[in-house]
Amino acid sequence: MIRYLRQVYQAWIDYPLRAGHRLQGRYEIVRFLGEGSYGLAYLSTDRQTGERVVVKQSKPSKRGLGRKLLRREQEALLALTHPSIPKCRGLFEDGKRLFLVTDWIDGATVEDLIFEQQRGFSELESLAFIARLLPVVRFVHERGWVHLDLRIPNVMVRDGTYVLIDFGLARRIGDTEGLEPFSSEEEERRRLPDVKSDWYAVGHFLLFLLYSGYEAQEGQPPGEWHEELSLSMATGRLLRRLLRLDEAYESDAALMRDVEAAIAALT
Ligand SMILES: Nc1ncnc2c1ncn2[C@@H]1O[C@H](COP(=O)(O)OP(=O)(O)OP(=O)(O)O)[C@@H](O)[C@H]1O
Repeated sequence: MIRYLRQVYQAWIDYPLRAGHRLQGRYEIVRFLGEGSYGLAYLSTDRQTGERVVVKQSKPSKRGLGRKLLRREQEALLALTHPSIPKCRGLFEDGKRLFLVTDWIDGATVEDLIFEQQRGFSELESLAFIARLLPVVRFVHERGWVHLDLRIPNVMVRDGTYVLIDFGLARRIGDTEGLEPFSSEEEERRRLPDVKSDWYAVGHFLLFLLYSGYEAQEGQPPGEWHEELSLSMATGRLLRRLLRLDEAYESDAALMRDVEAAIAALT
């Protein structure tokens, strides 16, 4: 009963703000974009400039942790000025709530492209996508940060350019402050604040792209990716290293070399 009441209470306090609500007398909510584990995101109009922006609110039910992550996201975005990363436009309190304002990316996530628009990427297109995404990831790493949530809902395509969003879990490389012990090896591979975690995520990202162009034969039993996808040797090798089935990459240069070799093998 207590658990049920807690859930009802959380849903109530985390209920999204309505369209038309104005924050700080400046940001007018156009629509609720969605919620993550720790925050709520709204498409809003900045009444001072007339521009569309995204306003992210830490979930009230997540209390201090939600606020801490939003502040960290701001810190990451301020350190990462890049055309393929939304700019931070400010952080403010309204009532007892904390809000982060960023650029709005008027585009589609890779998740939308694959699952809603049914876009299928060939092997070559998948590799070309990764080749363009990796320099943005390298930039994040060179500035001393790791994204730690490189997934298809967090990469957007806008006018043919790729934009990396949602730095809500980003950390400085090596910053383990407040990290709970990992519950599995898989979680450690994804969440350890090390550049290798982002490369591991890139491996899964590449798998999603490759599977978007895959159609199982009728009656075919489900298998492993290397059984189902017919890939060139070079792409298979790249994937095995990204997914740490073979020796993990030690440098961005070695990874990029293998992506280029896999592209060259197909062209
Ligand atoms: N800068 C942005 N421009 C356009 N859409 C955005 C932007 N930031 C977030 N969104 C969209 O808002 C929604 C909510 O995003 P948010 O980052 O809060 O959570 P999430 O990615 O769904 O989950 P989590 O934070 O748990 O990974 C998503 O659909 C996301 O695509």
